[in-house]
Amino acid sequence: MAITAQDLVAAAKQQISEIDVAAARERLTTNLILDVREPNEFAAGHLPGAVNIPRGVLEFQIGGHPAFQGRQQAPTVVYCQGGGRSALATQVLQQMGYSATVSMAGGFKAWAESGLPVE
Ligand SMILES: O=S(=O)([O-])[S-]
Repeated sequence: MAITAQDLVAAAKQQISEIDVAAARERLTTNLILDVREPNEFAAGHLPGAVNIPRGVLEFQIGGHPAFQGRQQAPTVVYCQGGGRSALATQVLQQMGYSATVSMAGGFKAWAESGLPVE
């Protein structure tokens, strides 16, 4: 039987760490903040200081991105719109050696709904 996107996300969440928006806010100035949404979503509003690398090109671009060069061990908060894409992205990043990477549960939607700052 084929598995669904929800199955993939649930499996990824078994293998990664998730933090809530309050914990993400505490990390805002000390961690790398990675937005894996599409450029149009990023342009419409994002976490302060976030870097945008869409999930579709993440594996190919992260190594060459200035924010991540030589910083594979840097604590990084990954987010998307609702927490699904970021869970999958975090799983892949961990496989690629970005070991201090966590996913923000609820994504940008939860962040904005909490009244936290947006750029
Ligand atoms: O961004 S998402 O969680 O809707 S895939």
